[in-house]
Amino acid sequence: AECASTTAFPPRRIDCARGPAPKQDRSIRTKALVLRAAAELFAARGFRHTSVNDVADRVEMTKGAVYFHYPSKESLAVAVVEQHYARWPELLEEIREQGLSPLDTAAEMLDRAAVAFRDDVVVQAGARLQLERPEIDATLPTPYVDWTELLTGLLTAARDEGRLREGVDPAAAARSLVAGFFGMQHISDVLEHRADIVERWREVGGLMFFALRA
Ligand SMILES: CCC[C@@H]1OCC(CO)=C1C(=O)O
Repeated sequence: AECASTTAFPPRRIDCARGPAPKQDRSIRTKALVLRAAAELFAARGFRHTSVNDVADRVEMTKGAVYFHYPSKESLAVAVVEQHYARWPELLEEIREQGLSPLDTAAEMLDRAAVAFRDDVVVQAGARLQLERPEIDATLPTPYVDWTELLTGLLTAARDEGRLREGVDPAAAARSLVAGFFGMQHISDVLEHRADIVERWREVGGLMFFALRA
């Protein structure tokens, strides 16, 4: 079947069966490589001490080639932070397949997030860029609100099925979990480059969920 290409302009007719034309495929792969290199540099050195030249050197491309995909260092930062947040709905989908209770889903989400903060450079870079927001002249996603909303929904469902401790307000509990996790991952990062984050979360999250369970 014929179909319009999704990213070329003007739209080129391509055969869907063959999938995106190799050129488009290459462009998507290159864009992903550039973003990963930027995440590695932002995570290691931060926004201020990373240049587009550094990113270009890391992927052995010219600065112009990088600018073709990302017009500025700020647009790289926005893309990295957006990809940081894109991880969580993906994770939730994965966990939902386990059919856990809402409260256990919340606990599993945060346990897996701790692992992601330890192992995933895009997650690490997004967290660092959010701390450096005042230095970045771009509109970054508002931090913390997505997690707060996600956990409020799960804790409300837990309350409705009688699994949340009597008297606990789901929204307040969600804000407390976000504060607890954020502080915990920051302390782990500063003291141990997050090497001990899973153990630290087991401590902090363990106490919080002990307090939350009916
Ligand atoms: C789950 C706690 C919140 C989470 O921790 C680091 C960070 C980066 O800003 C977060 C966020 O913005 O959601």
